[in-house]
Amino acid sequence: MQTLFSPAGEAAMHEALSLRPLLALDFDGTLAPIVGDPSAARASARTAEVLSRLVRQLPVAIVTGRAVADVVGRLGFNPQFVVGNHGAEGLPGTDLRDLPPELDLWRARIMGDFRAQLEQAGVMIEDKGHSMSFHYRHAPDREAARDAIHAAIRALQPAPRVIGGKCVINLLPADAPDKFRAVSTLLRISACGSVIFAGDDLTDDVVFEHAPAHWLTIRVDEKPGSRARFSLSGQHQVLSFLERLEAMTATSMLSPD
Ligand SMILES: O=P(O)(O)OC[C@H]1O[C@H](O[C@H]2O[C@H](CO)[C@@H](O)[C@H](O)[C@H]2O)[C@H](O)[C@@H](O)[C@@H]1O
Repeated sequence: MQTLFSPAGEAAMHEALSLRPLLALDFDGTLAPIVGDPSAARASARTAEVLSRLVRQLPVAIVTGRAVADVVGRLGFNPQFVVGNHGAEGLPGTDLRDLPPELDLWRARIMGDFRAQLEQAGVMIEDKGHSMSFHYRHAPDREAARDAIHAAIRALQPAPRVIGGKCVINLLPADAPDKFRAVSTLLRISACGSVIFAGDDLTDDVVFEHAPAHWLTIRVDEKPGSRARFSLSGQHQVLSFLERLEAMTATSMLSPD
């Protein structure tokens, strides 16, 4: 994996733009910096300004672990697509109100039998309709908090798919679409020729792992062993990446050669 701000990264951006790409972006840790309180996360005004111009050049999708209704007010611009719950919510053709029945069973079990232990361990439960997240960023003992979360997960029927993250453990129905499936579906719907995808977290790895070679995949925060083609050194570089992309759209998309 090499840095996007390199000759190879520039060439890859030109190549991707010549194919009329879908620009698909993760939210937390990519468009918005990681903050201690999930309800305080926002894309910066400058990021929103660049993206509100880019949506006129390219289809833009937000593909986030958050619920759709939660993320839309944090963006500051209107993308063509918003898919939430790690790919499980909001794909065109699905109904936002169709909630998976497993969540009712899990919610009842967790709130009935595990809520007190989880709260005592400093775990914050985020119920997102199509998935649940257990945050342990502020737990006094993170290992004890993770143990409490895994004890609760082991009691759930049917067994959920478990995705880790930044001080968070997420539960989804085993057959829920993941971010790769979501991005692939949006690519087909938007009739684009490629994808530019940026993400920073374990929930984004499935895209890096399965992306065809012509997709431009970017890991925000370098991670050894990541299957992304390029990296940014942190969320602070995302605005520069978007500005560079905007500057290149004028030429690259007009001259595919
Ligand atoms: O796929 P993403 O858009 O990256 O969403 C992943 C999770 O992001 C949020 O949690 C993370 O960000 C919070 C705010 O910076 C931070 O406080 C927390 O520790 C992180 O795990 C969100 O709350 C989750 O629902 C998402 O699944």
